[in-house]
Amino acid sequence: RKSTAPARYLPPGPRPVPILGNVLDLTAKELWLVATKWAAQFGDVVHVHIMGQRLIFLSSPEATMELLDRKGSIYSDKPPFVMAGELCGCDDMVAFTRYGDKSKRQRRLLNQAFGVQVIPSYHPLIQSETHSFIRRLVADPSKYMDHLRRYAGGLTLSVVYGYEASPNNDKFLTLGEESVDILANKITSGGGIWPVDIFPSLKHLPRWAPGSSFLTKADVWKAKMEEFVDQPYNFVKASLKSGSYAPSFCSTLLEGERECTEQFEVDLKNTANSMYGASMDTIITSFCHFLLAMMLHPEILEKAQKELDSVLGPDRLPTFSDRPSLPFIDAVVSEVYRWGVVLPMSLPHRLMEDDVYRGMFIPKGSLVFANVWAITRDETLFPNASAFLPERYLEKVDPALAKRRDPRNYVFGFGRRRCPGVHLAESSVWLLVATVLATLDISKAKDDFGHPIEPKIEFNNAIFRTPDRFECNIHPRSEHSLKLVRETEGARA
Ligand code: HEM
Repeated sequence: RKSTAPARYLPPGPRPVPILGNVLDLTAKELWLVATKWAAQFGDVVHVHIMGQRLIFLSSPEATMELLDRKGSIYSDKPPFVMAGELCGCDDMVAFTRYGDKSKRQRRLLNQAFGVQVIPSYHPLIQSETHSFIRRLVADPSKYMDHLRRYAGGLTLSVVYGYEASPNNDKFLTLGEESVDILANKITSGGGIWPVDIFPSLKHLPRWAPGSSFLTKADVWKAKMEEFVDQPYNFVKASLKSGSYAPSFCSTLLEGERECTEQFEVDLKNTANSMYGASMDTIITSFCHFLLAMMLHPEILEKAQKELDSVLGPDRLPTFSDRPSLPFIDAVVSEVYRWGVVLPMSLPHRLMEDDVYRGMFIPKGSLVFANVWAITRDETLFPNASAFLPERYLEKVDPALAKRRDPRNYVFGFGRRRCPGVHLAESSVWLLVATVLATLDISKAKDDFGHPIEPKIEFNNAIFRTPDRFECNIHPRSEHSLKLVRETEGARA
């Protein structure tokens, strides 16, 4: 007897080869460009598979919002990684945590400490870290990447643990760098999928067996990751005991907890630790795109500086209370988020139950990627989308369209996994941009003959759209602005 149930069609996509599926399609360096071509060819919901693992790419605001936001109760899981999770001990990192009780407990802690209403309590810290960054940048502009890493790491350590990093060779900054390097360039390089993720029984290999070297590596990496979970946390506990501490994410939550159970402590220290890795590359990449945009568009730099000068006058640096009076700076920041797109494929969400969307069948276990690159390049939403045009946000449009055009609704992710650091990131990036524009000029570097060097921009990271280091000329706008920068010395809040 023929079934009367409707046929279940998977979303369209490029033709796979037998068994391997679309493996070769997925090896592209900038996968988001390939996924955007698929969207043009097959539509805003595309299906591919690698050896049976189904991947779904969503390339429109409608599809991402309907599935990842509105149906968040089934679209918020994370894939189970045997190597990264079980063997390297990243199971408890927020971005890897499977959807359920643990992820909800972690999320609650994050909302308590990083909710929009709490952020002003971090403003003095953000301000003093921003000023230290500008001083270091003025002292040695060629090392802007090192200063940026120091800024992002130092800010996270102080906000999360109340720890003030020392100027040179700080032990926690070094440990943080080592852990982020292990996570990004070793454990999750190449998408984080190891043979043991496809054949989990490999984890039972004896250590002497050929092909088991990944187990020994996992032991070493796990030990380093654990050191970075425990040591800064032990620092907070010891400071609380001594009574001398700077308020932080950890101290606030430890003090607010009536009964500090073992589970609470495990949740707290892993949630705290997750923020270091999550904030480093994202903040650094956002700032690199800002530098690049200013270097390529001197007219926008000048317009932004004019706005700042008219609001601040000659004798002070921007503060958060100036933000409502600086609409063009806000527009520059919005355009940095859209034009740069730090995570162009966001991070994958795993579907927990079979679903049907616009007649297309999306099976349980699919990994769903939001193609944020395609959305932020949509010409109907962002005319002349490849150009850096902050003015596009100053145009008066109805609130529904303004919401669809706000890049913040896409670049920080979706639904129940949306970036919990969004308000901290927003404040930190805004003050960096405003302070740099108020005090420094940015232009193309010059060769020995004084000709501008055209930057060659390459993106070699599979997950973050971080430009490779480029030459750039950064110097104080005037003697007076240099004096303002120097006066911030010793003014730590
Ligand atoms: C401009 C800076 C930033 C950008 C563009 C950004 C973007 C993102 C994106 C796209 C995701 C994935 C969301 C999803 O799966 O739907 C994410 C996750 C996350 N972000 Fe951010 N982020 C930034 C800064 C930060 C900062 C400063 C922190 C912490 C202090 C942070 C903490 C996290 C955490 C813990 C997650 C994992 C959330 C989860 O899986 O539940 N991020 N971020």
